[in-house]
Formats: sequence, structure tokens, C-alpha cells
Amino acid sequence: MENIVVSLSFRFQDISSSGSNSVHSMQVCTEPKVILSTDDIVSLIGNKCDGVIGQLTEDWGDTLFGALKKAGGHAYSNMAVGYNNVDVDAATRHGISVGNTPGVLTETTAELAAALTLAAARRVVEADDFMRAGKYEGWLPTLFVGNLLKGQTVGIIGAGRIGTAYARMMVEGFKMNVIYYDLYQATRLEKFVSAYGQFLESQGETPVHWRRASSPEDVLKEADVVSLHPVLDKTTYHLINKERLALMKKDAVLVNASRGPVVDETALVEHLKANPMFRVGLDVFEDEPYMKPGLGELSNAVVVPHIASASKWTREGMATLAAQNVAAKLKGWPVWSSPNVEPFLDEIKPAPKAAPSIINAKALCLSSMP
Ligand SMILES: NC(=O)c1ccc[n+]([C@@H]2O[C@H](COP(=O)([O-])OP(=O)(O)OC[C@H]3O[C@@H](n4cnc5c(N)ncnc54)[C@H](O)[C@@H]3O)[C@@H](O)[C@H]2O)c1
Ligand SMILES: O=C(O)[C@H](O)CO
Repeated sequence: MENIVVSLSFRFQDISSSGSNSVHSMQVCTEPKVILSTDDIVSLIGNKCDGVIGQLTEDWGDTLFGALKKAGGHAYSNMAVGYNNVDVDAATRHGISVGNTPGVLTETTAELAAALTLAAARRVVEADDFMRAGKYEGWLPTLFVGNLLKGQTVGIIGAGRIGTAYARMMVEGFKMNVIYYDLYQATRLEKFVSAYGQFLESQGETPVHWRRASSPEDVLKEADVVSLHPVLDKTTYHLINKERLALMKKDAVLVNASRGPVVDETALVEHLKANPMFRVGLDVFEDEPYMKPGLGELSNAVVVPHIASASKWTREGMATLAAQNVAAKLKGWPVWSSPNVEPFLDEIKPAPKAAPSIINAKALCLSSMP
């Protein structure tokens, strides 16, 4: 009998009917309290637990991995692609695999970043508030004038899966040029923009262009819209600070759907106050669930509560990948080696007998599926 603790209530696909004789018992925590503390999780793990599916709001370090190991566990998965809440080295020391859920949230998250871009650039939330307050007296040439995106430059910091998907939306949707900064070359993005530019030219339209920047500063100075999509680690903590905000255009739009601490939010509040034409769209916050003082009162900030991956398809996909990460490890299955996770989401064909994404697979010497 294998016990798996799931720290949020989600509709789960059957992960126990995969041909093996072993029986899984899965406990889904349905506490009305939504955010669990380390102590809550330790008591949920108890003295017999094989694997846990946890959330990005939880601090998965030595205490929790130690408790899981003591309860006989050897598999953990975040139900998220980002895993800055997980001390992967601590998990590896305890012999516990750490899974995450890449790919299924790429387009959903990019779409929300695009929605925040439009809402901020075209002042949608301010205008909605104005309308509901009964202040609209008739069309005016000067009412809620914002920024046109077409033909402007979108800057991407962190051009991985989500950054690339967002950039493509802005290129295809608004014919924006791209400048990006990443530690690695975003070859797929470059090829896409080049090919799309040639297509536009063939239609007699102005082509779009891309440029890989050599520093974040380069992006911030040039772009009209900047969207942040890097991982959160030591290299990206407060990547956007007072000095770098000062480099941006006075009427630029900044979007953050990565992690709150990528932006020094106190500096951002000061910048927004001093530059009323500068606008932000934020899905994530430095001290979630709180906002830094003053942010909530600023009409040039659009703020939403970390909902970028909140589409039904994506949340079901995240739950499926997280469950399969844990179940596959318990069954001794190999790790999926392709970035394409679609085969795990097929509702008709059985899922591959593999763990979709294990971060410390190499460190734990887990075999991979060719
Ligand atoms: N708001 C949300 O709900 C939500 C949803 C999904 C993902 N996220 C966040 O988005 C992040 C990115 O997700 P992804 O699937 O695109 O991951 P990814 O690994 O494909 O992309 C991350 C990119 O960041 C780059 N990077 C790393 N350090 C950098 C640095 N110092 N400067 C510039 N770029 C750097 C990497 O090279 C990589 O290309 C996740 O780690 C997560 O924190 C947030
Ligand atoms: O990292 C993630 O996956 C998000 O923040 C939640 O979807």
C-alpha cells in the first residue's frame, strides 16, 4: 500500500490503474485553510507516506524532506513549473525525487501576460472603474489615452518556454519587434520572428525584427513593453531595481508573470508614483499574498492574484503531470526525456510509463526513457 499526500484538493486522474498490482491510497487535503504551514504538512505526512504533491506556497526544505524520508517517502512533485520554493539539494540528500510541471502552462501563462500588457497599455482597469463609478459623461478625445503596440518593440527578459510563447503572441498579434535577454540563445524565437518578418514583407507590410541583447539594461532602454519570464534564482532576484527602472522609457509598460522577487517592488512603487505614464501589469508579488505599501492605490498598476496558469486545461494538466511524477517514481519507472509532455495528457491512450519531469534525475542517477 502506497500513501501519497496531496496538499490541495484537485480533481485527479486515476494514477493507480497502470497495470501494477500495488494499491495506492491517496489523501487529498481538503482543509478549508488554503495555505499550509510546514507544521501542517509534517503532520499530514505522519509516519507512513511514500510521496507528496505540494504547492509553490510551501517551503520544501530539509525539514519537510527529512519528515518525508522518515515516513518512508521517496517522491515529491511541485504542482508548478517554478520550483524556487524547493531546496532540490536537500531533497537529493534525502534520496527524494523532485518533479515539476513544465509545458502545460506555457501558453496559458503567456496569454495572461499578454492580457496584462493590453490592460496596462490601454488602461482597461482604470476605464472600467471609471465606468462603474458612473463618471462617464460622453466620448472625449482625451479620455484614457494609452499606448499603441503595433510596430513598437517588446522586450523579453527570460526567453524560455513562456517568454518565447509571449513574444510570439506579441509579434503575431501586434506586429511588434523583439529584443530579448537570456543566458542562452532563443533560436526558435529568432527563427520564428525572421520567418514572420519575411512573410509580412512578402505581403507588402512592414517586416518585424529581433535582436538578442547583451544585457538586461539593453532591453530596458530600448523596449516599449518589457515582460519578465526568467526563473527566480540568485541571478534574477531584484533584477528590476531602482537603477534599472530609471533606464526604461517614461511611458513604458512592465509586466511580471514570473516570480514577485524578480522585481524590487518598493522601488517599483516609487517609480510608478514619480512616472504616472509608466504602467505595470503584475501577476506576482514580492511578499505574496501581500502587496508593498502604496501599490494597491496606484491607478497605473494592474494587479491580479497569481492566476497566470489558471485555465481549466492547464490546471488539470499540472495536476496530471505532478501525480504522474510521483506515481512513476514509486513504481520505479524511468524519466521522460522529451520536452513534449502531450502524451501524458491524452485522455484516450494510456500515459507513458515514465515520470514527465524530474529535476534531480541526474543527481539521483534515475534512468531516462529514450
Ligand atoms: N505567474 C505564474 O502563474 C507562472 C506560471 C508559470 C511559470 N511561472 C514562472 O515562470 C518561470 C519561467 O517558466 P518557463 O516554463 O518559461 O521556464 P524556462 O526554464 O523555459 O524559461 C526560463 C528562462 O529564464 C532564463 N534565465 C535564467 N536565468 C536568467 C537570467 N539571469 N537572466 C535572464 N534569463 C534567465 C533561462 O535561460 C530560461 O530560458 C518559472 O520558473 C516560474 O517561476 C509563473
Ligand atoms: O510556476 C508555476 O507553475 C506558477 O507560478 C503556477 O502555475
